Amino acid sequence: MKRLFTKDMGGSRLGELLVGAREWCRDVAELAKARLMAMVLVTTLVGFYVGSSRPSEGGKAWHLLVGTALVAAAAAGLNQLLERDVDRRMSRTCDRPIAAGRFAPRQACLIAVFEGLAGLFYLAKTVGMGPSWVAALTLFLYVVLYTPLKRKSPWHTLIGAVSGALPPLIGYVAGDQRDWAMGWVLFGILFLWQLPHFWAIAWLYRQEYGEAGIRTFFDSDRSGVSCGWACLVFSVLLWAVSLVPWWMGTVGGLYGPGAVVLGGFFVGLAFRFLQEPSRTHARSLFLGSIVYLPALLALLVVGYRGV
Ligand code: HEM
Ligand SMILES: CC(C)=CCC/C(C)=C/CC/C(C)=C/COP(=O)(O)OP(=O)(O)O
Repeated sequence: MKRLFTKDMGGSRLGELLVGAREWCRDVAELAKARLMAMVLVTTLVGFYVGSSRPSEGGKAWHLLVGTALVAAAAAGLNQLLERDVDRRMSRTCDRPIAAGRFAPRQACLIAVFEGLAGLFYLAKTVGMGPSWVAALTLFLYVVLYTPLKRKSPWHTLIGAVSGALPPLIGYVAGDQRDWAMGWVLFGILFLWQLPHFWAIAWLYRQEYGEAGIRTFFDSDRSGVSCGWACLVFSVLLWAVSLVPWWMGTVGGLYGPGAVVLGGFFVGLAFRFLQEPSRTHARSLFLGSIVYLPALLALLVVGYRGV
């Protein structure tokens, strides 16, 4: 089966078509930043779950996922369109479809605008005006403010973190909004989580970012100590906020002990990075962030008692 999809098909027309189709699908997924989107959709669903008394009713969750996925794909596509020259200058991003010239800017722009409008209308029609407005705000913050600001000010990260923390609220307002405190706790968790998540990468790629013209607070932090402190402070804050639902009694079960352990693990990674700011420790902090978030959200969903 695998051989069907290889390039050495010896001139078979079908083989060429299959290889082309597979590469096109890979580019479409990359244009939509599929892995990032998957996590964004998880956070949206969790927001919906805590904000809705009947989350499984009427297929609303599916409509929410489809609409949000379309808007998130539009956000990723427009971001890559606006950053194609920057993406071309970094090894991490130079093979992205627009930067590498496999998608014409005009074609990518049409696809992204279509996805954005379709997603916002779809959300408005099937889920409600509230989620559609919050999704529009997320798109606006990401594309119109965050993306251009990356080349102008290191504060871009905070704007990006607001837009990255809004998807749980898209989900939350799609429900009957029964638990505002939990909606904001989710926003807080997402906001705080993104800072060590990104700053670990920003330090790791600081030279590439600098050469590409992207500003971060740690451009000239060769020692890594400032970045280490910033990651430690925000991971401790994240730890504290993650315990609020347990303290409020909204989430029970294994959530409390689990959040203590997971938070301790994440703070431990930040502390190790501060003690010895190496590439290995920065990478572990980033990878730890990717493990921490879904694990915490899974515990939260399982232990959620509602109000
Ligand atoms: C200020 C906000 C954020 C910034 C600047 C940021 C930046 C980045 C960067 C640069 C990478 C690539 C790392 C690499 O290539 O080694 C990455 C990976 C990732 N991010 Fe974020 N991120 C942010 C927010 C988020 C949010 C809100 C989510 C989802 C809830 C998320 C989920 C992920 C995931 C799953 C990956 C790994 C998959 C991949 O490499 O595509 N990030 N992030
Ligand atoms: C519904 C909707 C619009 C969802 C999208 C949610 C959202 C804005 C998530 C992204 C968060 C973020 C700032 C990622 C970094 O992008 P980057 O451009 O800095 O990453 P890069 O360096 O890999 O390009």
